[in-house]
Amino acid sequence: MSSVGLCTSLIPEAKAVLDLVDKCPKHPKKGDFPVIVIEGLDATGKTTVTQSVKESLNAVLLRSPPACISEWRKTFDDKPNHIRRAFYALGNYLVALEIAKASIKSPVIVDRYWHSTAAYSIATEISGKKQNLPPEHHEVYQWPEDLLKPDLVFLLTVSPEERIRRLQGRGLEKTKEETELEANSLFCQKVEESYKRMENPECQEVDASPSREEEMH
Ligand SMILES: Nc1ncnc2c1ncn2[C@@H]1O[C@H](COP(=O)(O)OP(=O)(O)OP(=O)(O)O)[C@@H](O)[C@H]1O
Ligand SMILES: Nc1ccn([C@H]2C[C@H](O)[C@@H](COP(=O)(O)O)O2)c(=O)n1
Repeated sequence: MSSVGLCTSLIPEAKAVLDLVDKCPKHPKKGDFPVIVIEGLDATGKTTVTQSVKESLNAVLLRSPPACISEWRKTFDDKPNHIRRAFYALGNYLVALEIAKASIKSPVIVDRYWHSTAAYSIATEISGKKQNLPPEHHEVYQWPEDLLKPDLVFLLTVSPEERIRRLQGRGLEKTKEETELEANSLFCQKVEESYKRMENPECQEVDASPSREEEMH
């Protein structure tokens, strides 16, 4: 909260985000329906899986950061890391409110939530190899006490080779080499390892390599 709060004079959008957060009831409670979060690196299949689970469970699909602040995402993505991360962290508290409301009436599926903010922050802050990450059970892997907890968190994983295929299949303007570097980078390894160290709730790892056809059976 403080990073975004301190920069309201320099970033007008920060005031708009904080105004929204101020209006939020504190500590919203989950309803009786299950809340399932899908996490994972880019192109592991989160959008595909969340859409399909939404349809099969007749669930409400939410994402973090939520639509109410997505117009300011680009602004914060261009800011220094600590400000950018504060934006995503606040976004999770806004999604918590949406989860609380929706889970009274139906199952809820969430595309990214706190674990993404934490895992990407840790991987950004820790330089060098995966072994430099804080040890297991460190406080950085713990869920914030004041944030609504989901019932289940699934971590989608695919091999670096399959992720390259999926990144390329999306046809983004990247060379093969750039895509390969991205998929194999130390950064991705650190993000994924951080996800795996998250606790209370922990991430249940799901091998998301099977093709969509195979997944149907
Ligand atoms: N099981 C699968 N087999 C093959 N291709 C898949 C599978 N699931 C998804 N894809 C394809 O891989 C690409 C990435 O999938 P998707 O957009 O669902 O990933 P994502 O995790 O939501 O990515 P991002 O976080 O970047 O939004 C898409 O082109 C999608 O069609
Ligand atoms: N709750 C969230 C959601 C996203 N992020 C960050 C992590 C990545 O830098 C990026 C990925 O988003 P996507 O491309 O899947 O829309 O956004 C986060 O920190 N916390």
